[in-house]
Amino acid sequence: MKLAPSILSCNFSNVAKAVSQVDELGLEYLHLDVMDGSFVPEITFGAKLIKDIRRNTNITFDVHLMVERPEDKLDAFIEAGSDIITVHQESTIHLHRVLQKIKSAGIKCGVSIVPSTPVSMILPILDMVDLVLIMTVNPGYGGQKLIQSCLDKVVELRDIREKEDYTYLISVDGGVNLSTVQDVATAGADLAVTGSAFFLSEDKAEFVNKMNDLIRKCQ
Ligand SMILES: O=C(CO)[C@@H](O)[C@H](O)COP(=O)(O)O
Ligand SMILES: [Co+2]
Repeated sequence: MKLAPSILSCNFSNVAKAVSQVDELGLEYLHLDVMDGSFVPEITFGAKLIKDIRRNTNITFDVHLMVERPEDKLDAFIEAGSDIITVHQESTIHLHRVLQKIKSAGIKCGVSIVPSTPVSMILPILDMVDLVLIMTVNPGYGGQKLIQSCLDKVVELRDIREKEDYTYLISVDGGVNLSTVQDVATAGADLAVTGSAFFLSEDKAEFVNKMNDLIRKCQ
């Protein structure tokens, strides 16, 4: 299981520094939480920021769109240099069309579900996604507590992937820290987003080493 730090909890007055901290640790993924103040209460940043930081790094940009009607906003995020764009099942009635559009731009596509949405709601599109993002908190804020029962969805998604020969990665987002990372790894996630636990760590290299040690012990 790999770690994907989210810049949501970094100091927004120095985003460039946060990106280079993740880059310098040799991590493969950077998670970018886009919030529109409508699908979720908070507003974070848009495609302009993603485009600007794209110039400084080759790290995989894992863009998590928490926006209403993502179909109206996709072009800018495609153009900004996103590598993976994940949209919420709950944010659009045209989920299939949105995923098709991302794929046809040559970008990996992901689908996310909030804690109250069951896996059954995304069964019809699982054959076309590169990533499934399981929210283990209600989206909108960093620093919340992981909802354990959401990890059952990870197990469910692994079973479906094996049975149907699908290829998506399973990512877990929300409340992943030193106390919960083993539960996430044991459930079988391929990726774990870590926001506040990463950015609030004084020594980020030590934090990543500790997380990786814990992950290794349960794989
Ligand atoms: O999408 C979100 C929140 O809506 C996440 O990506 C958070 O950024 C994770 O933060 P922590 O729970 O790790 O603090
Ligand atoms: Co996120």
